[in-house]
Amino acid sequence: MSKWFILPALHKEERGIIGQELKRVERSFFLAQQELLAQARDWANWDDTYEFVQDNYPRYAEVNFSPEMMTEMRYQLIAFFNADGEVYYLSGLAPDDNHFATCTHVVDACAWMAPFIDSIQLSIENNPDQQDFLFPGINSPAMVAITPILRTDSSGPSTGWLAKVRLMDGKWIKQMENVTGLPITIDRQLTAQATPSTTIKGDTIYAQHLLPTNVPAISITVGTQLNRTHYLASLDTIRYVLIWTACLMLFVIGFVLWLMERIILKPLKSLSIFARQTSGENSQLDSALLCQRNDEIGMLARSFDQQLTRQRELNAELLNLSTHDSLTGLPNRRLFDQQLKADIHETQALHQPLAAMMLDIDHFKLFNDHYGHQKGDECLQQVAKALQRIATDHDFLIARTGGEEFSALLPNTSAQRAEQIGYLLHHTVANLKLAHKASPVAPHVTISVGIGSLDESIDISPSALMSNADQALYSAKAAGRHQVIVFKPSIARTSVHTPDAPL
Ligand SMILES: Nc1nc2c(ncn2[C@@H]2O[C@H](COP(=O)(O)OP(=O)(O)OP(=O)(O)O)[C@@H](O)[C@H]2O)c(=O)[nH]1
Repeated sequence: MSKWFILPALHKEERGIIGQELKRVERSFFLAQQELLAQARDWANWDDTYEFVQDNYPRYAEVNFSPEMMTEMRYQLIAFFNADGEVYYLSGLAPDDNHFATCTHVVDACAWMAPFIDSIQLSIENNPDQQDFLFPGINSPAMVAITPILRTDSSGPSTGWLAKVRLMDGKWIKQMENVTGLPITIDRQLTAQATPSTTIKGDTIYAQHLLPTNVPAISITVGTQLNRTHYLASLDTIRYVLIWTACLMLFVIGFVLWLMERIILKPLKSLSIFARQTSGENSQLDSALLCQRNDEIGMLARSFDQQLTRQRELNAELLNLSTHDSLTGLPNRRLFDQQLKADIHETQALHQPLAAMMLDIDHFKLFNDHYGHQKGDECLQQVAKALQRIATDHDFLIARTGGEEFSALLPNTSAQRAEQIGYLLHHTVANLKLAHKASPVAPHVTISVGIGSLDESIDISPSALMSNADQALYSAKAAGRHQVIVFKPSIARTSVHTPDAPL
């Protein structure tokens, strides 16, 4: 992130700063040129100078020129030209040895001035309005100011030209550095050479700019530099902050993930396991933990738990409806058959006896005909209740397996004991004294009982056992009803007399 976003931004800012500083240096250069031009004008717009270039002031040179003045004013050369641009008077300090010389021609001690004079004369000739320019120089570049010579009040025709030259040497650069507070470099360069405006080398950033000279092929490069310590320190600080920010973000993300795992994912997993275990025993435990929560997951778990409880109740209700008789509440044939299979299997495995009974209300059709179907239902309920009481007391199963027919299953019960219980049931129903005026057997409701038994030594199927009980019941009916008969192989199907049915 720092490589792609922060470093380029910092570099841009750094370049902007050094660019501003370089402009400050260039403004100082410009001011220095303006100052030199002002000093040239000061001399050129002076009646003494006006008279001097017209040969009317012979002592002008004597009173105005001295090596001290040249040194103090940092003038390398002061040149006077007549109105035709020809040299009138020269005063200068030789760049090599600071030798002071005054001449009227560019010869001898003033020969070094030739390049300057040529440039000045060229400027006067070709571009008289240009009053200052930079000169690439020989050892050092120089700035040149040229101004026409006029009277002090600027009246009268120009009688010539005054030029002042100041070297931009080491001393001058030092002075500029003091003014700007910046390190400054000056160099000459062919204009054709492309120079990068800013470069970075180690802890320093450099910037430079080309300034045109009066020689089109040569420019002066002015440059400055800044220490990057501040920038590098900022960079270190940013890196430090970035690393800590990244660490903090990682910590926060980790913490949030941990919280999500604890608050959302883990409970959702538990809820999912709880949902999958709805039929298992552990579901109660899981739901208890989840239901204690006060958040949305807790609400979801409670709602799920309530639905599950309701579903279990409905299932139990459905199971009860599918395995019990709705009129009497006794187990129905489906449950009886299931229990019969299970008991036979267990009996044979444990080598125990098993007895089965079939009980049928005598002449129940006549009862219905006489008392009505509603009373018939009530009769069935009372008989069933009495039978169930005995079954509960003696721990065996009794079921309503037909309209007015009941069946009992007595595990680990011998035929003899089953017969005793058969009689008990038989008497119990008779003792209810439920009036049955239409019965030819008795004035009250009676039942016939047929018993089939399974000896431990006999391998028998459920249907065979119930068939034996049925045949015994059939025998009881045939024998006049209201009696108990235990199946014996010798029992044969006998016809049953029913008053309404033809014999
Ligand atoms: N009220 C009432 N009657 C029923 C119900 N289920 C069957 N019944 C009646 O029970 C009677 C059975 O008659 P049958 O099969 O001829 O037997 P029965 O009249 O009892 O004569 P035996 O069994 O030979 O003594 C029929 O009239 C059925 O309508 C019931 O749920 N309620």
